[in-house]
Amino acid sequence: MSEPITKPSSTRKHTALPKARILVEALPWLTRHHGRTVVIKFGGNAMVNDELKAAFAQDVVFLRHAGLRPVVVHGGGPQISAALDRHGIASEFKAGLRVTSEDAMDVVRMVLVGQVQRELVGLLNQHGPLAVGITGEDAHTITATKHRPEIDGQLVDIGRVGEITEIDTGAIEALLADGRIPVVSSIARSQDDGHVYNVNADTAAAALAAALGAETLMVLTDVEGLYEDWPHSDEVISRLTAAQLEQLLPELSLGMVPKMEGCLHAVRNGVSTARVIDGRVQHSILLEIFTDEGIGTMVVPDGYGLDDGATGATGATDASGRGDKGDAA
Ligand SMILES: Nc1ncnc2c1ncn2[C@@H]1O[C@H](COP(=O)(O)OP(=O)(O)O)[C@@H](O)[C@H]1O
Ligand SMILES: CC(=O)N[C@@H](CCC(=O)OP(=O)(O)O)C(=O)O
Repeated sequence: MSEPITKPSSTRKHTALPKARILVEALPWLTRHHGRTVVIKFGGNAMVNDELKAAFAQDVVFLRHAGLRPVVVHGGGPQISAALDRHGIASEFKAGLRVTSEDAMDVVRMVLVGQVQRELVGLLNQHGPLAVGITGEDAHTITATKHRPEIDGQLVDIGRVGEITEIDTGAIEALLADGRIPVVSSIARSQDDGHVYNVNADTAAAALAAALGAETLMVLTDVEGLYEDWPHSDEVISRLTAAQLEQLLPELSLGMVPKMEGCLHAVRNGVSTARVIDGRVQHSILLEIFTDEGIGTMVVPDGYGLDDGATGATGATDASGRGDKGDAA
């Protein structure tokens, strides 16, 4: 007996229309950004549960299939802390960076490369043979030297923490040219002493975004964006220039310091926009790009025509309606 022919009901046609509109509205943005590189930093604090991680992978693969060149740089701070705890190794942060002993360095590398990176590569590759994991050690991608931050006027030794001295984009460019999605762990090697170093993942993502000439740096974290008066208020700054951010930097604390320093570095070195968005929101990457108001904080270069304060709305408009220099090009 043959199957009856199913006709689309008028209700189904009706409910499908908004979806079609969303896709059509995204078309100009996708056309303008075709072939552009987007560096996406996935913070350890944003890797809250399996659904969120799976949605993150879907968003990244969506961008890749839409013709962009996503590069993922991942964190793993809480995961490292938990592993250090299990190994009975104490850990503390100074100037927003983990004081990393030699023993702790082994754990940092094991967790970032062997655990977090592998998991993300696995999730992305559920959608096809796309993701390839590398660390900053591979093909001299990230070279570092020992970092000694200045705290209260003194240079402080915080162990195996690296300060980036050089980025070689060769391996990442080759992967992108091959249609792959590089997934980068923020471990670096020093050419001077041969040691491996722990590099903050925000710093690594920003340096890679600048070196790759990326269009956008997107930083996914566990807050809605940069709060104006944290922790007293949860008023998110929706947009600010590099100069405005520079003024705010001394007031920032904890994990926001490397994040916002990274955003500043990126937009001062050729990246059109740097965004801090809430990774706890499912599909935050697509929402940031495609919704009218965007969902986080966007940093734009100086001289971008912002004459109306940190949350103003002049300049070219992107798919998120908040202006994006890349779209003006
Ligand atoms: N001005 C601010 N706005 C938002 N968050 C802030 C601010 N200052 C400090 N923070 C802290 O920074 C944290 C994000 O950094 P971090 O914990 O390193 O996240 P990730 O693992 O995503 O890199 C927030 O959870 C918050 O506690
Ligand atoms: C030097 C330094 O602090 N390195 C970080 C590297 C991981 C990281 O940055 O992870 P998140 O992005 O999740 O914070 C650390 O050891 O925690």
